[in-house]
Amino acid sequence: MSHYSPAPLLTLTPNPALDLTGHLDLLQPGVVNLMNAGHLHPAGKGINVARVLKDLGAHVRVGGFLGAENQAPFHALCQEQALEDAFLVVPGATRINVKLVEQDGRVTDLNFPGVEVGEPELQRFEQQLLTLCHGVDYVVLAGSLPRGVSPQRMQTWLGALREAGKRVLFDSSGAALAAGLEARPWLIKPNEHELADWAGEPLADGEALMAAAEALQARYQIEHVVVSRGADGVLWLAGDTWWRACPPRMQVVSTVGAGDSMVAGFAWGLNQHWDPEQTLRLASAVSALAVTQIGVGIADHKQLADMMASIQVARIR
Ligand SMILES: Nc1ncnc2c1ncn2[C@@H]1O[C@H](COP(=O)(O)OP(=O)(O)O)[C@@H](O)[C@H]1O
Ligand SMILES: O=P(O)(O)OC[C@H]1O[C@](O)(COP(=O)(O)O)[C@@H](O)[C@@H]1O
Repeated sequence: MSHYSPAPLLTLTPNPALDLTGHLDLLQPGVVNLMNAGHLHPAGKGINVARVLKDLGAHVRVGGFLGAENQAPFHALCQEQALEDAFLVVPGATRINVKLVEQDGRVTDLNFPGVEVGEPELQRFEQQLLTLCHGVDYVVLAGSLPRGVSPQRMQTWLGALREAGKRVLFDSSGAALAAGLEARPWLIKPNEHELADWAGEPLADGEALMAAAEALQARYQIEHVVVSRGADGVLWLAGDTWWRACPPRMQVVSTVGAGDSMVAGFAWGLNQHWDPEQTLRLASAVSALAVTQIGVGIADHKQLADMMASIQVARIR
């Protein structure tokens, strides 16, 4: 695999999180649940994407908002992983998101609202935005929005990035996704539930997902629509071509971070000008490996190469 990186990448995480992952046999609401093990680490969508990109060999700049009260682990992560740290610090504490993983691999997410970002910090972020993308072709903007950042405000960031000629990979949900679409990001990665939310109806099978993705693409003229389907793999509408990838059956430890790993794989392959098949193999392989661990990152490049070879990829239309 080539480690040549033509341009640095920027990931933006408006609403980072410390992920507190707890393992237990069976989650029972309304009673005391005893956890078998726990793990706390800095995370959030763009940060997870950045970690994977770094492991793939990229130069990565990371931005977004961190709460002053518990910022240390995020800066330490940037230092350890050699991520270029461009976070803005705001008053308050970054949220802790709780991930409860049961024996059978089911995950219950308790995602909290996050810090409150004031107008002065928002303006500072906006003033820095274009400087942050200096030399960058691909920008990842991912995750939910903290209080104080409206979907419309975030839409203006996407618009500014587009105007500046950046290709934005945008991964969000709900109102932020709906607003972001209007600014025509270059690639979006809804999972099947997020796509069904957008469509306003259940999407029962691959055909229904593909029809919804095509409707979305036609309405907003978005180049790439990546629909992730958990253990069932991924469907990718690249321009007017459909690709599908299926991972092998994995031993799941935690599915948290699978989507972010997939976005990282796409960002890397596209930034490296890889062909679509190789890009999809990589994105599927890093995300399949992500479910075998807590958190994200590539522990073993040989294992990644083996996994890439075992992904079934087909151009289906
Ligand atoms: N159990 C699994 N086995 C193998 N790959 C998986 C599994 N769960 C997720 N993945 C991979 O991770 C990708 C993203 O997962 P998904 O759950 O769809 O996204 P998100 O985390 O954004 O909800 C999937 O398209 C698939 O390639
Ligand atoms: O910003 P959001 O949408 O609240 O999501 C944040 C959560 O998503 C994660 O980035 C994981 O996302 P994926 O499982 O989709 O890859 C966690 O690390 C974090 O707690």
